[in-house]
Amino acid sequence: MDHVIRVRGLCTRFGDHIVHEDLDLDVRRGEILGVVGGSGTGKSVLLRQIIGLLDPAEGEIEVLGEPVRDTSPEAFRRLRRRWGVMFQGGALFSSLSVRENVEAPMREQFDLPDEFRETLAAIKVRMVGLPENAMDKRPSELSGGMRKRAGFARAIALDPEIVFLDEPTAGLDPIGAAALDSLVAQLRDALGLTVFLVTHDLDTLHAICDRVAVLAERRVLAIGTLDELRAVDHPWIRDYFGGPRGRAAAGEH
Ligand SMILES: Nc1ncnc2c1ncn2[C@@H]1O[C@H](COP(=O)(O)OP(=O)(O)OP(=O)(O)O)[C@@H](O)[C@H]1O
Repeated sequence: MDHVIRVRGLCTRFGDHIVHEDLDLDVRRGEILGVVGGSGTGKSVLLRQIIGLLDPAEGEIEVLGEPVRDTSPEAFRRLRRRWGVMFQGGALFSSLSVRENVEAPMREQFDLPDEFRETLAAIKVRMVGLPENAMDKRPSELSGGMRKRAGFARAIALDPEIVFLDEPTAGLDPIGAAALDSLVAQLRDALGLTVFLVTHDLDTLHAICDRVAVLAERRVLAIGTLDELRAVDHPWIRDYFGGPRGRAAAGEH
């Protein structure tokens, strides 16, 4: 099995607050992995550790076969080009237009002629389904759904192999959320992406996730398809998937 993310023995502490303890995780190439768990179980922290923004107390993290920790700045820079990230809320630069936001990672990583960079940015913006006239708008002039799409366009700016999404559908109405889910699935299929997706959205899990990892008890308590998880006898997992919302998302009544 080809794993693009491999985490072993991860321990995370903030003072005497232990968030992760001996956490292991494997993410398969090409899958959309949903990462769920109660509030404060360390989903966002795990994401930040995998992309090297936060150093865990202990553990090994490999992305695309390369270590994320204890590596040279140059090797890390090369590795970082191979993933894209969409933080909660899109996290766009508010003073820049959509075009400039999408161009930002290109400017940072490559020395491209302006015209070439503009063409590439226009392609990315079109790929995420934003209209042409959104290009020169600032994030504050866009709807929540459009901002997320712009954030997605920036995440795929450098043709990444992996995309990390932190609660992409949070704050969207159900129609906008479903449209964003379809976009994630379409782009995964078209670009062969692997998607690491932190979410609370049960509909997203059902609509697009190949597997789901459940964070509980300071580790990945269970990982598998939704059918596999429904068979796990653990109180949080039972309540989450078998509660009214979980059953509704599964199309049961
Ligand atoms: N920089 C930090 N310093 C101290 N504690 C932190 C820091 N970052 C996160 N934490 C703590 O780590 C825990 C996990 O945080 P994290 O944001 O990863 O949770 P989460 O699972 O993503 O939660 P939610 O679903 O509510 O977004 C929380 O208790 C949080 O307060």
